[in-house]
Amino acid sequence: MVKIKNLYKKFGKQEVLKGINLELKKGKVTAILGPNGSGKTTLIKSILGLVIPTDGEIYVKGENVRDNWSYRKYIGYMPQIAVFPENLTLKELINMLLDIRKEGYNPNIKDDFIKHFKLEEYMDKKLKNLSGGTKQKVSALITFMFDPEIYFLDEPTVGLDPISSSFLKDKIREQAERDRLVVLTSHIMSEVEELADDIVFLLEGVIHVQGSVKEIIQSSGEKNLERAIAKLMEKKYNA
Ligand SMILES: Nc1ncnc2c1ncn2[C@@H]1O[C@H](COP(=O)(O)OP(=O)(O)OP(=O)(O)O)[C@@H](O)[C@H]1O
Repeated sequence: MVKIKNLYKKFGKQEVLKGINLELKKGKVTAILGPNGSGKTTLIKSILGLVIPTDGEIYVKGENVRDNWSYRKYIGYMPQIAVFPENLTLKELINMLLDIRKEGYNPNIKDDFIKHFKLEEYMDKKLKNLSGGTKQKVSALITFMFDPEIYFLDEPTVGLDPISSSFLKDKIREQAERDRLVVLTSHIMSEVEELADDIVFLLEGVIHVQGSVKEIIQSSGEKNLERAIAKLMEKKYNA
């Protein structure tokens, strides 16, 4: 579904991605992990075309994304911090997006998210006046309601209360069962253990470890993913 070949990204003199080769398959949740600043968001943004790679190729559904915008219709992206046109109401935002993007719109999914996130009461409120958690719910709503084939979710549950977080996690898992491709980042290892099939662990711009959650825990000899990943990080920093 997504193939990355020898991807490099430099910001000025800083090399953030140093030769990433990666294939992301549908029907799975893949978590991209790594310490702060290891390049997770840069990798995701490169696939989305929001960051232009210094070198390398990215293919989405077999098409090279270079100078090609059409592949974006397959993708839903939930950024780490969503920025909305702040003077619009939630209702206006939804209508504006429906004007811009028709592909995949599923009113049942929209209604389901509005109901479970209790967003009805915010429909006539300006986006700038919403709380951080409510903005996060809006961000999830407008990602999922277009029923994309490929999801990129950058720390999707940050700021959500337990009920909303559980609902969103169920929806994320559901997408993999529906043969969608889901890529997420998170610093909450218990959540990754619950959600992800596969892990890609970035360190200093390269893929340091890759495998299923089970394989990574087993090979570390630790009892859970948090300890396994902590061990990987400690090993590297103490080397
Ligand atoms: N537009 C940019 N211009 C300059 N440097 C950037 C830019 N975007 C990212 N960087 C740098 O690239 C490095 C990787 O950042 P990135 O946001 O990809 O990390 P991350 O792994 O997602 O981190 P976190 O876990 O903190 O979200 C950081 O050192 C960051 O400062």
